[in-house]
Amino acid sequence: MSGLFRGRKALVSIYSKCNLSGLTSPPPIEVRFSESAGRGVFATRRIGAGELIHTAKPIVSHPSLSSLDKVCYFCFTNLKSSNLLPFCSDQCRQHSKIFYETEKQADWSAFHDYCRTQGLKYPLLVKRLACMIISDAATPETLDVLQPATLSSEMILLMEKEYQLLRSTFKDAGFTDEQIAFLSKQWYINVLARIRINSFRIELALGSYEDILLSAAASVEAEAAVGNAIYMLPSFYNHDCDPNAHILWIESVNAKLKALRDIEAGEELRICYIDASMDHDARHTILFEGFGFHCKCARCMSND
Ligand SMILES: C[S@@+](CC[C@H](N)C(=O)[O-])C[C@H]1O[C@@H](n2cnc3c(N)ncnc32)[C@H](O)[C@@H]1O
Repeated sequence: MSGLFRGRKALVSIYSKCNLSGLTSPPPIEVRFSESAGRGVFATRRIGAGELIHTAKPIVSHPSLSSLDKVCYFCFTNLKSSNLLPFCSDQCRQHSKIFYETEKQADWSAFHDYCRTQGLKYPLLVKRLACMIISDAATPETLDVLQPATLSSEMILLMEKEYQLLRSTFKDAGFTDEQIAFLSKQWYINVLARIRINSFRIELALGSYEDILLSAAASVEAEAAVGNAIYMLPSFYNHDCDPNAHILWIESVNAKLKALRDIEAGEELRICYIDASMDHDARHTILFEGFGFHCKCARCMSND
């Protein structure tokens, strides 16, 4: 059993890492072992349908390449044409100032071009995390508590080029060996293995009528996802093809976890990682190829 889950103290330390926002009291949940899916999130009291269970701020986030100039560097809120810097507010600028300055020192065009042509999004999160580590806004161990994916040797081989590009971009920008000492191939593989099964693809639910019109026009040519992000507590939610909770984003990268139906104290809270309207075989293939597991939820076990 992971050292993190030996006793009450361990749970408190998870909450303190969770960056929960907008809450005055701890959320009505706890992280503990489930019967069939490793660690999971459980209700500590009855939660009513539609209730906001908690909110969460990301540990690391990065806009998709097609959204880079259109959304806030930090929170993904749509930028106005009057914004000179890639921030929607002074608060976001202050929050990300140190790692934004680090990121800005390097020329990312070759790295971005490679990610664009190969259709890669996860290396962008590693790039952002690396900038945060260099700036002391994160540590190399930041994602260690999250479950890693099992990567095949082919996958690891494919990472070589993006890893080398990331290193050379920092080196070409004048970062010293000491500053990027953490950036070993093994560190890169470990981080990507965690990003692979724990990152969320962010699609914003839009607030204003203007936003909805703009989005309708943009979605004809761009992908719907505005970016990707990793959170602490939301990463412990297991999957169910008939979930009792869901995660949503309204106007920014800050996540809201909501109950889809009444949930009893002690019940596990589960979200759906994929499109639940697909049939049994399609769901199984996607969950196995994308997340590396055979779903054991009640709906799958009844062959629905
Ligand atoms: C995002 S993590 C969820 C938290 C994870 N259980 C942990 O201990 O950190 C996703 C992983 O949890 C496990 N998992 C989630 N939902 C599952 C399910 N319905 N059936 C079996 N395993 C599941 C799989 O190992 C999957 O790769």
